[in-house]
Amino acid sequence: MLPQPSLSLLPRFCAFLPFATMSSKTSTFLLQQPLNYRAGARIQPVDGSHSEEVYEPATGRVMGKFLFSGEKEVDLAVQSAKAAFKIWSQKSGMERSRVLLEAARIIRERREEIATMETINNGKSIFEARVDIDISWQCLEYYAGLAGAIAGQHIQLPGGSFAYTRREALGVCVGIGAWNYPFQIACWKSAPALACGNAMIYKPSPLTPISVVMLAEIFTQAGVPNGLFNVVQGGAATGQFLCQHRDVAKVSFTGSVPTGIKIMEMSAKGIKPVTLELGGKSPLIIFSDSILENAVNGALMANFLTQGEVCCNGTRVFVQREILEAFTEEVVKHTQKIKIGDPLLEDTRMGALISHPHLERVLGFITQAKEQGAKVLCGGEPYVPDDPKLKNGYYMRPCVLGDCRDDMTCVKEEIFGPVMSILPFDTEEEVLERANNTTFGLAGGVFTRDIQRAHRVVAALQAGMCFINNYNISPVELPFGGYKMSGFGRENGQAAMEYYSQLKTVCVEMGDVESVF
Ligand SMILES: NC(=O)C1=CN([C@@H]2O[C@H](COP(=O)(O)OP(=O)(O)OC[C@H]3O[C@@H](n4cnc5c(N)ncnc54)[C@H](O)[C@@H]3O)[C@@H](O)[C@H]2O)C=CC1
Ligand SMILES: C[N+](C)(C)CCCC(=O)O
Repeated sequence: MLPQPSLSLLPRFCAFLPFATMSSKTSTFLLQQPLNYRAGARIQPVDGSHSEEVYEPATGRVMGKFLFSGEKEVDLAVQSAKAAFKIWSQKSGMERSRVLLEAARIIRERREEIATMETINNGKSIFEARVDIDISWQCLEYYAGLAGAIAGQHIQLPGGSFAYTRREALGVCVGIGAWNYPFQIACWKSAPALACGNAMIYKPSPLTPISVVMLAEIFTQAGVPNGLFNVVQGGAATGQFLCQHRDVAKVSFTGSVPTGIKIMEMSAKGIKPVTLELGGKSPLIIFSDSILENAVNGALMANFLTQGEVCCNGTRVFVQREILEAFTEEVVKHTQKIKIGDPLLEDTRMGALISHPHLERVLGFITQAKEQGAKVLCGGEPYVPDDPKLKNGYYMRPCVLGDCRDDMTCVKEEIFGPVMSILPFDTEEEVLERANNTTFGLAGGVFTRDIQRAHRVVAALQAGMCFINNYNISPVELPFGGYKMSGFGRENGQAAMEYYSQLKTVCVEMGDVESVF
């Protein structure tokens, strides 16, 4: 058993201590600081249901324990956010912009340290974690730019009277995140929320509780009022206390469809607006006139980032029959070459999955696929790296499945792991029908050199985020979100500003009041 940090001995205030000081090597990090953040400082929650362990996916090692916050702690976080909201919402957009720009600058400065922590807690490669952190500071910069542009309308009425509209903040918003992009999801939610003048309480996934507290420290250092961005740790029960709190104005959730349904039900009781970023089973359609190399690279990007644990992945790869063989051969060749292993090494391109149960679940999908008649063309089994310290990590070889049919479980359900299913098709009409035959609608992609077909196909796809001749790139300027059961509301782009603000109309009389009575 590893030595556990004693929670009671931890200092109440230890902001700005560099996190990954001990070393940025796998198997060395120990959790030593509290992970709740309230009123500008790391704190131990005042109450909690129980403690849970935090694992390092690369080694299977326990890095420490933390307490799941209870109702009292949630209420204290809401009260502190309410107080900060009073100050922050009165600032001009330009004042908020300057603070967000400073936060973006600090993230850039601490990029390596944050990316390292993300890799240690999530298991993704350091190469990818750096990209995630870059997208995160870009998100803050983008919304800093929009903060000063928030404005209303002026509307003339008869007799010199007029009206104007004000775009106002909502109040205390709750963000609840998944474990696949811990820091980035927190930025995608907090940047537009804070730009619009809101306060936010963020609850990360209990599997990845660490990096978001660094974001909280950075916001404080950048100059947000204490309490404007608080972090509460926990699982479903803590999330419920947040969603049900009467002083919470909005909930923005990233996670699975079943939890999304519960969030919406809870929010309905308080008529709270929600943004839901849920799962997917997105189609990637490859026509025979595509540039093969680009299509193959697109399919790899659509399936294997973050060990395949990406909601918008294009996991149903429809390939036009004429090029099925050539495409399959190339995609398998490239998949077999993916370097798996210690996620903190520079040349690793696939690290460890998030947890042992999740790895088992993903492998279970592959077993089931074989039983249902799919052929494993490569990978699909656990991978044990040579390095002895990694032998209990949650690794697997990325998998390509051939001979797939639309009715197989691996083609219908979200696997959330490195598993690509290849499905042949003949005509555009047929593939569109099959591509849309799902309850999900997060993303979709098409590879073709026929410009008209490309636009016709994306227009017909029932999905919120579509790619032509690429996949899974994520500039923050682009609105992102789902159709159908993949959710609603949008993150990123100008669109997100509407989901974190409300419109007030002010009607102004310039003459005398003519009463009808
Ligand atoms: N559309 C998107 O942007 C993304 C969607 N996802 C989806 O998330 C799933 C994987 O993430 P998980 O963390 O396993 O999902 P999850 O739905 O189990 O948990 C997500 C978050 O909700 C919290 N939670 C769980 N039950 C709750 C409840 N009753 N009330 C309030 N909060 C609750 C969890 O603690 C966690 O923070 C996949 O299905 C994936 O598709 C993941 C990343 C991005
Ligand atoms: C960054 N990107 C586009 C690869 C994935 C973002 C959505 C998610 O959180 O899964």
